Amino acid sequence: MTDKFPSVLISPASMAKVDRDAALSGLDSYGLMRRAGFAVAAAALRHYPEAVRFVVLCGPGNNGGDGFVAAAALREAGGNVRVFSLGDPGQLRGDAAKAFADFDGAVEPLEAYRQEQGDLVIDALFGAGLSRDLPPSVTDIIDRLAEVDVPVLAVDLPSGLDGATGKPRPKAFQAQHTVTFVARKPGHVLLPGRGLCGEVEVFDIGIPRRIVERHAGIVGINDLAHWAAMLPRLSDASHKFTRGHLTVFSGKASATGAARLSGLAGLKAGAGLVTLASPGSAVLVNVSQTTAIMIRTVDDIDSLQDYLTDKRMGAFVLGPGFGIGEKARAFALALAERRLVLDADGISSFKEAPESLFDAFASGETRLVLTPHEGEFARLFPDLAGDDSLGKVEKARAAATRAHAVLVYKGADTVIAAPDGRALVNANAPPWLATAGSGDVLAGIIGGLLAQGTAAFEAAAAGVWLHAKAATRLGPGLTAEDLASAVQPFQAETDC
Ligand SMILES: NC(=O)C1=CN([C@@H]2O[C@H](COP(=O)(O)OP(=O)(O)OC[C@H]3O[C@@H](n4cnc5c(N)ncnc54)[C@H](OP(=O)(O)O)[C@@H]3O)[C@@H](O)[C@H]2O)[C@H](O)CC1
Ligand SMILES: [K+]
Repeated sequence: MTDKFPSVLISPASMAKVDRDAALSGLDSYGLMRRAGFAVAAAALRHYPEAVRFVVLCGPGNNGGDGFVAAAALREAGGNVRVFSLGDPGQLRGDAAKAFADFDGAVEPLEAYRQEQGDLVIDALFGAGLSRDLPPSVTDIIDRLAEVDVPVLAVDLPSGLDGATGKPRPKAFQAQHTVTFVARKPGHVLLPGRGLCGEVEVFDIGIPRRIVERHAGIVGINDLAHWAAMLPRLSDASHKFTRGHLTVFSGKASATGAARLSGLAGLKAGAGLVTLASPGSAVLVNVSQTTAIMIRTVDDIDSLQDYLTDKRMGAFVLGPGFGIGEKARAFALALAERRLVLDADGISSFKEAPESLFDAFASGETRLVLTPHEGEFARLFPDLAGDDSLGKVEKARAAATRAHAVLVYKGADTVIAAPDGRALVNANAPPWLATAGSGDVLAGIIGGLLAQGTAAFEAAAAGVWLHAKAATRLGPGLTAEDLASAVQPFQAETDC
């Protein structure tokens, strides 16, 4: 097993192009299928040496072909193999037909399968070619297996899972292991797909790198390969002013904690200076609870304009605890020439007029980062949120393009997308990261990186990763205060 493309995600449609180009370049496509099937058989033997029966469920396409190769290999290895086919295997075409011809055991109809204790089910019904909802003959088996303790090893994808969107159509097998080929697909990392796949193993079946890279596109897994080289580096000449100035807007006296969490996280992420821009009525509360963070009174749009005359004020976080309404809208629009993380109430404030926000940041370099969770996303992009044909990656990409902003579409599978179509799916977040105030910390980290001059997409992607990394270091039971204090700048020596 060699995962040659650990940071890459290839959609099923792009994978079909990879296959086509591999065939055009003279590669033997049946050889690819045989290597895929052998990899499945090897994984079955490695993970389930105690299996009493290897039950291979074969579908009408090449996923089924992989299943027939695996079944033949398992028989040759002395396994007790039973094969069940969806439809008449005599109708198979191309490589799948060859694989069926090379399997010299009995094939029974899918409907005849009855699970038994000791079965390992090898699910080779549908993979990249799933094009519509599963038929009842397959959903029946999924329902039956959900009630018994029979492990499933999925070939390429658990059948029913859409490899592009990560959504079941309308159900999918619950696999313990998924063996996929060449590179992961979005469905392996997006939810709920990630949970349906179990442990994913990627096998190199011999398609040359140049062909894969031609179609790998601009969607990947969020890891350091995508941004580490773009992060700020401290040198002996660094001082607090060269490390940038982050301003976080505080809410009213009864809602100041969120902004302080953002400010502390920004400082921890490496910003040289952090100022809380606070309403006069909240200054005392803020002053009494901060030390390294500076406080400045910014009550209204005039005092904000005054503050902005200092051009060193380059990066801002607006939204955590700020309150929804006209003041948030006016402040965000006044910041249109600067780098801005708009979070929480800042996002919700534009529910009625999202275009005014998008237009303000439309020209020049991308400098707006929007960090919505699902509900906030629906406020700014109701049409995209309601379009069930789109997966989370497509939604985030379309929103980023429309908003001229980097989108951080939050969740356990946060997607970071840029207006130019680049997108990364985050996969290092532990479940205990979902806690009150966690989003405020994330906004602050991204703001801290923006303040240091990191480009918006890389700042957002690195911020999401560092946020999850800090939570992983802390372990379960963390609070947002713990999290903000635990943020560290990226360190290649310890974080890799
Ligand atoms: N390079 C690689 O990664 C390789 C992967 N391999 C394997 O090939 C499959 C993809 O094979 P493909 O034939 O394109 O697709 P599937 O086997 O997943 O399914 C296609 C057939 O299934 C029919 N279909 C689709 N959805 C349904 C449904 N809901 N109900 C019934 N039938 C369905 C579809 O019919 P159409 O009418 O839509 O044409 C096809 O008949 C990949 O996943 C890997 O496992 C290669 O083996 C090696 C190279
Ligand atoms: K499958």
